[in-house]
Amino acid sequence: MTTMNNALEIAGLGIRRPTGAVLVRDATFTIKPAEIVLLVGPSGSGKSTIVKLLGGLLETGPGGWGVTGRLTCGDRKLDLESERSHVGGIVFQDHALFNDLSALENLRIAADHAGRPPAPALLADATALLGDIGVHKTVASCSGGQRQRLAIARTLLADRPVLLFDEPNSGLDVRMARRLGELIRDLCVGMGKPALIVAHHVKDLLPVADRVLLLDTRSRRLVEVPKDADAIEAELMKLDSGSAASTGTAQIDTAAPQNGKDRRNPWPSSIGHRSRLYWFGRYMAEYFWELCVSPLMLIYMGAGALIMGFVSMWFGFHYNSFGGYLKSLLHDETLVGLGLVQGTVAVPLISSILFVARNNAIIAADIGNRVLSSQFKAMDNLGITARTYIYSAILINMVMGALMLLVLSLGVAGWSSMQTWHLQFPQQNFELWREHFFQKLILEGGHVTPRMGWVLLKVGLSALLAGAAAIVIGGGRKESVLEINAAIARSIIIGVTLTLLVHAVISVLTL
Ligand SMILES: Nc1ncnc2c1ncn2[C@@H]1O[C@H](COP(=O)(O)OP(=O)(O)OP(=O)(O)O)[C@@H](O)[C@H]1O
Repeated sequence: MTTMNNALEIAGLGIRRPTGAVLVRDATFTIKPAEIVLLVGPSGSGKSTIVKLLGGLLETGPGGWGVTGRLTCGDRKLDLESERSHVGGIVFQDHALFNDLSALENLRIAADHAGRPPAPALLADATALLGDIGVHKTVASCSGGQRQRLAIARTLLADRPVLLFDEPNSGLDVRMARRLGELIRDLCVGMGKPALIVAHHVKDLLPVADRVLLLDTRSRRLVEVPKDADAIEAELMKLDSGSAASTGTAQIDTAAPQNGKDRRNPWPSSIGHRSRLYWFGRYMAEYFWELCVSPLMLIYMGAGALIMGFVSMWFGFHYNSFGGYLKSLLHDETLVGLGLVQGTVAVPLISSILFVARNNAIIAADIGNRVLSSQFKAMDNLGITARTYIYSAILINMVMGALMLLVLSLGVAGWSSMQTWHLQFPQQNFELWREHFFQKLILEGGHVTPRMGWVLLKVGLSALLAGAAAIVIGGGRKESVLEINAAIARSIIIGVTLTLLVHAVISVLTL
């Protein structure tokens, strides 16, 4: 086992909510290396807030949470009023695994952002929990217990000096919760790290705890209480906790390997090391597939262009009531005009709208889910520059994809126009169509006209603005799936509106 001998010392901790109400007053406590402390208190008393603070996730400063006090951990001494803690690695209640990455990638990304490659002993400790999980398993195919162990292993690989567990036993039955408690104890003792466990249901975790701290909602202070389940329950009742009985259904797999280092465990050798550029590329590839080239997307965009090419050509030559006479008289000019409108206005607009509507829904849903399932919080806690990877990959792919699919749409719409024209004028040859249709789009010598530059600008800009709007809308606070659904609808409406505006303004100004 790896060892680390840093005690966590908190002195004079005060926390105020953004509303100004005091949550914690003048709390002072120490957690020694390898010591496990349970943090209990009524619902809403501030336990998770303390975990977030220690994990560097509390938004402090103007308009946010107010924090005072000092933190010492090894040679780190922080003034909590002005500095973020970052000493704690959090195991989130809902695991917050990155479900677009495989089980192995969840560990790799944590190890690659830990600041230094994991020491062999740390790697062995963390992956000893995973012997029964295939390295290439998807997160979705892991059992509840396997996910819990993956989340613990991922936090261990981040190698923070303090381990923080936010209600790890919620939803577990007594046997499973005891098993989890033993697992946590083995890890903390073996690694010599202090651990703070937030727990509602203290009985199951009490046997592995060294001490219990109660967040007293009357005085707003942290007080140490005896390790006696009945006394703690009585205190919580006095504080009018209203804590609910467990109704959970999750399971922790009791077959989880213990601490023994299984020589056949493939995990340690699979972790390796990759650069940040690799992870950026990983997210670029993921979003390139999702936003630019997924087959359904290509079919949908192609169908839009096909219909647009047909409609503009078919109805373009049926606009007058003078039948064939005028049609043939105005043929060449009509073809030039249709080519111009189709190539610079109609197809770029329809292609942008289809692209933005589809992708804004995906982006808002994707980001919204990451917010709701605490994935961004987990990434922040693990030191992963998630927003940089994900947001820049999305925006780059939005612009690149919009331009790529514009070219595809122009090609398909042009072909469909040509075939439609040929249906109407079977006696004419295609050379005539080509000569007139592209007259205002392509110069002699094969270069496109400067107005096509404006077309690229409006398509690229509208995709960029729409993508940014979807990120902002998806990234807002989310407390339910319904809110994600509402965000999807909002991001489609705003994205399409922005697209219409950008196209209208640039078309009017430039054509
Ligand atoms: N982002 C926020 N903005 C404002 N207030 C918040 C925010 N998050 C939590 N709170 C409030 O801060 C208080 C402490 O919340 P916290 O989640 O820390 O409680 P808790 O003790 O962990 O509760 P539980 O045991 O029910 O999970 C609660 O009253 C809660 O309503």
